[in-house]
Amino acid sequence: MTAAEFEHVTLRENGDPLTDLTRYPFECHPSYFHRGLSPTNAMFARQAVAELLVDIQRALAPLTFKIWDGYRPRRVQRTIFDDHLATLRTRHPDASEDELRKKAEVFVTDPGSSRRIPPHATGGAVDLTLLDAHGRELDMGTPYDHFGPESAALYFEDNARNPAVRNNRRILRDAMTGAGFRCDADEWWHFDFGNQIWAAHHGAPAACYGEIEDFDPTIWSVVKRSG
Ligand SMILES: C[C@@H](N)C(=O)N[C@H](C)C(=O)O
Ligand SMILES: [Zn+2]
Repeated sequence: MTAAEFEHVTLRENGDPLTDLTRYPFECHPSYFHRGLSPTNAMFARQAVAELLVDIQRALAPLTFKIWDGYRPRRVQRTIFDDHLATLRTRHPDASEDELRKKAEVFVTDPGSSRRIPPHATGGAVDLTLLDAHGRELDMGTPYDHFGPESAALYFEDNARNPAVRNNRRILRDAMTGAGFRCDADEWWHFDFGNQIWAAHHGAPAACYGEIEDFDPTIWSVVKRSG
């Protein structure tokens, strides 16, 4: 999300609740839990987001969604940012801390700013791909969270060496943006709905999803197991 400005956008929270994505007909693969960067494998998103995904998936049948991440509390955003920063520090030992933070922000929102709400902390952002009828991921040209130029949403439009990848990305992007999502320019897998970056992109007068701070999916999954 290189240089995107969105913190100025007015917020009118509409109270749409978070909903458990594992109760929907998607394949949920909580990537940050599996990589040890999140304490929980719970996966949530705003209800309207989940319902839109159901509609999109129905229209794309037999393709289905594989979801890697949805609601992400700011503390998990911090863990991911710090992890990425540490990788960059090793890769660029001569870079200043300022340069490293700028590099890191191309792919991971810096959670340190109190003015900027990380898009995933609103429950209005999802990271996902498409599976074919046999449950195999469509070839999107890079793995999830490949932090390089090839992950740019339009990379294979401009570099048409691989028309199959270009078409697969088109299918995902067109379906998501057709339903109102914003597609991230740097990350083919990241889509926003209802939050400030989405409102800035669409020129909407306000965003309807603000930060959700007091939701602890760790506690929630304990309740779910015993309930
Ligand atoms: C880290 C990556 N999966 C992601 O979600 N990036 C967005 C832009 C973010 O961190 O807000
Ligand atoms: Zn994302």
